[in-house]
Order: sequence, then structure tokens, then C-alpha cells
Amino acid sequence: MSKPIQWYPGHMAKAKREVREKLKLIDVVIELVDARIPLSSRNPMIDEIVGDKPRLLLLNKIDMADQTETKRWKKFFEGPGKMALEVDCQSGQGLNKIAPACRELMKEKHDKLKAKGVNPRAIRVLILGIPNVGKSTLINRLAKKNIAVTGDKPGVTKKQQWIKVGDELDLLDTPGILWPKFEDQDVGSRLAATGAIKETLFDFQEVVVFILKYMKDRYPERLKERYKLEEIPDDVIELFDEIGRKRGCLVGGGYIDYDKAAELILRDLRSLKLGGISFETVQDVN
Ligand SMILES: Nc1nc2c(ncn2[C@@H]2O[C@H](COP(=O)(O)OP(=O)(O)OP(=O)(O)O)[C@@H](O)[C@H]2O)c(=O)[nH]1
Repeated sequence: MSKPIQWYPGHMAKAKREVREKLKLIDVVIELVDARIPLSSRNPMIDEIVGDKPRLLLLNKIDMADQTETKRWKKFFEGPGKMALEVDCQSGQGLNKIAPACRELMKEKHDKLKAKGVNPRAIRVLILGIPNVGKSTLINRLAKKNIAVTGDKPGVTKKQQWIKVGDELDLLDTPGILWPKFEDQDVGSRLAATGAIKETLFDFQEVVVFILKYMKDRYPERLKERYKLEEIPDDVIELFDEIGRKRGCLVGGGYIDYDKAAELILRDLRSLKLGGISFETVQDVN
């Protein structure tokens, strides 16, 4: 992209330190990613940061993703000590599976405690993820539905607030924020396409070219249907032109108003007029 986001190593180190401090209090980490870009929407150092803490990965915003791809991603991420769930934090879909999944992740430890005659305490949970991935929406949902008592437990540097979610979970009320890896141009484009980067920080037209290029290969039928196209031109700029013309995004002399056409396409994408789209697939990784 023409306006790359500057990444300051100092921020990264501070964020990492803060998350590590929180992790000392935690039994299970709930990591949120965007189901449309499960790799680009994570911090590349997440494994190192979280270490071997039991982890529940939530593929969020499934309402906006391609369901088939999301199911593949779920399988991809599951493994020993790791579980994955498909969720929509906005509507609440899938959130009832969070507590049972945390219980499952802690089962071995809790069984051992019970065998010693100790009753395990509530599972302490931290929500972790990059900006705009849905952390606050999730915390609010869990808190609103189930909040019973909020209380303090001694934190490391300051007192931490805990939200009681049912009888089983104690959720730290401030999420851990990590950052995606901006340097990679494709990662930047995917983050911009899905709205993880503020609109003022990227070049509309370039992001739309990225979206059209991707959709042309992966979802040509959706483009044909939405924009009433007989064929999809090989050249992405011709495709951009064609959509602009069909939608009347013109300036004087019959030229295309690219800003207007780009806004229209982005709006269509965000309002699901082009259907649920995943910008990363397991196939690309394997
Ligand atoms: N469509 C859809 N939108 C969602 C979902 N979850 C969250 N959002 C939206 O995504 C946007 C960001 O959500 P937040 O909860 O503010 O994200 P956050 O991770 O707390 O963001 P920061 O405070 O920047 O770290 C909001 O507009 C939410 O309404 C979801 O499952 N589906």
C-alpha cells in the first residue's frame, strides 16, 4: 500500500510486556482472530508470548466470512491444548460454547485437584487480540448476560477487575492487545479490506484493487451477479472500470470516478452485498 503504517518497536515491546504481566494471573487465554483473515489478524509472536497456556481460539465475525473456509480454519487451529470455535460476537452466536471449551481445556488439571480433594476455583480467562477484532464486544456480551459480581484480585502492578461469567469463569475485564504484522504488504491489504485498519490510513483505491483481484480469482460468480457482468475481464483495472461504468460512477467525459466506485465496492463488501468472503484460506498455507 502506498501509505504503510509505521510500526514502532517500543510499542510492540510494551504491549508484549503488558500481556505477559496479565498472563501470570490467567488459566486460559481466549485469542480472538478475524475469521476472514485468521493469520493476518494475529500477532506473529503469539505462540511465543502465550507459551504453553491452554488456549481457546475464537474465529470471530463468522457472519462476514466464507463458512466453508471458516470450518477449514477451525480444524487447522485445533490441536493438543488448543481448541477453536466459530463465533459472531455481535449476535452472540457460538458464545455459549466458550465456558464448556474452557472447562475441557482445564479438565486434566481440575481432575487432579479433585483427586486430591481440592475443589477447583473458577477458571481465570484473558481475552487477547489485535485492535478491532471484537474484544470489547465479546467482553460486553459475556458481562451483560452473566455478570453477577465484579471483584478485585491482587494484580501484579495494579488491581485487576474480574467479571464473573456464570459460576465457571472469571474474566479479566481489560483485554490484552497485540498488534498484527504490518510490514507485509498483503497482510496490510487484508487488514484494510476487513476494516482492521482505520480507513484514513489506507488508500481506498489500492485496497479495492486488492479486493477485486482476490475476488476475481476466488469469487468470480459473486462479482458477476452483484454487478451484472457477463464476463470478468482478465485485467483488474478493466474490471474496476466496468463496475464503475455499470454503477454510474463517472466524471465528465465518460471517465470513471474511481473514488466513488471504490467506496461503493467497499460498502458492498462491508454490508455483505457480495456475501461472506474469506481473504485467507487454509489451502494457501498448505
Ligand atoms: N459483523 C460483525 N461485527 C463484529 C463482530 N464482533 C465485533 N464486531 C464489530 O467489530 C468492531 C470492533 O469491535 P470491538 O469490540 O470494538 O473490537 P476491539 O477488539 O475491542 O477493538 P479495540 O478496542 O480497537 O482493541 C465493532 O464495530 C463491532 O461491532 C462480529 O462477530 N460480526
